[in-house]
Amino acid sequence: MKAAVVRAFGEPLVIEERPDPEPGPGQVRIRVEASGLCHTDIHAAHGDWPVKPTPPFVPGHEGVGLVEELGDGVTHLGVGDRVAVPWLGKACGRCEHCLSGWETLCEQQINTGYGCDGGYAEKMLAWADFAQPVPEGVTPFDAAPLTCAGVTTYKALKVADVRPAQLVAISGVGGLGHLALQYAKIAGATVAAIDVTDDKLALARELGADLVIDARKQDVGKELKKHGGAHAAIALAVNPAAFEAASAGLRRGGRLVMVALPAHGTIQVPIFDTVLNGTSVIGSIVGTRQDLTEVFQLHAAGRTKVIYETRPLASVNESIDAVLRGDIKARIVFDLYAGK
Ligand SMILES: NC(=O)c1ccc[n+]([C@@H]2O[C@H](COP(=O)([O-])OP(=O)(O)OC[C@H]3O[C@@H](n4cnc5c(N)ncnc54)[C@H](O)[C@@H]3O)[C@@H](O)[C@H]2O)c1
Ligand SMILES: [Zn+2]
Ligand SMILES: [Zn+2]
Repeated sequence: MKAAVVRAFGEPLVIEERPDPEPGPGQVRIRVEASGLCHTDIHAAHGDWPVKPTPPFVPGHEGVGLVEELGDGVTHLGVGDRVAVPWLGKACGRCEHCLSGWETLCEQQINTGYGCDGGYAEKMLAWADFAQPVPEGVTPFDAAPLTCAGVTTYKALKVADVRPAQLVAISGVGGLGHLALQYAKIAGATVAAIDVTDDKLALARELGADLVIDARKQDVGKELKKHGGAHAAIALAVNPAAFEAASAGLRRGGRLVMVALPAHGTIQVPIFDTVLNGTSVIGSIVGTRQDLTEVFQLHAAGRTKVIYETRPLASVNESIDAVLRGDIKARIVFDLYAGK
């Protein structure tokens, strides 16, 4: 099988021929059909974060494909089932977080494409209990971005506790943001979308944003305050200044939900204003298996639209550059059958 491999941080990925991986107990092997490029994969390949993966590794946590071999003990999946393999590759199932519905906080978790090989490959392994069945009517190319961009922003909107008639700011209308905007609309909110490229601002309008703010030309905080301030701001842009800008636009009692993970940066939380205004800052990391089930259900019911362009895996390095330039449709999805 072919796989795109990070051999050293910051170096171009290398397309390698590798033997098919053998599923261990509780695992399945998947023939990958589609695999999304999340900005997290770029952070992984650059070694951006304090806890680093160990090269060589195969990134990718939006892999979707068909089960082709079952490891010992796997009974609830069958050969030919379509599944998606999210960032939460495995959690312990026994700790206080797992037992209280917060498996995303499990300290024993293994992350796909980071702590084990991921979806930038023709074949991959997954722990069967965390391989999410993809319902009928959801194509592999739609399912791929939903597997991280979708579930992460769906969860962030839950964490933000968004209610109808509230104003929600979506900062960054990329892979995550274009879905966040739709979940905010589904929740009944008025949506302000913020970005710095013309294409993304146009996309935000197409997807039904009520207010579109160009952070290159407009003061984000002031624009949001003109509308009373945001009840919640979801920070999805890979830029600490964008976090501060969105935070400046919160109304009293408002919540800043931090989701993007720029390599460096801190934001200032002024004590006096935070206390007087009763604002909060909350981190949100991906979503649970149940969140992903709900994301797929919404999509199967025709309530969300995934915007993507497909490319062959061989284009992985150009594709990463295009994401960094902001020069893509909302998501790139690798087509693992391209050229077959
Ligand atoms: N917390 C989590 O669970 C989680 C999950 C997935 C991804 N992430 C992180 O979220 C971030 C976004 O991922 P993505 O795949 O959507 O990236 P992306 O590159 O597709 O989207 C980022 C968007 O932000 C816009 N942007 C850049 N500067 C801006 C600014 N100053 N103001 C407003 N918008 C601006 C870009 O134009 C782009 O549209 C990454 O850091 C990724 O690692 C976090
Ligand atoms: Zn991701
Ligand atoms: Zn656990």
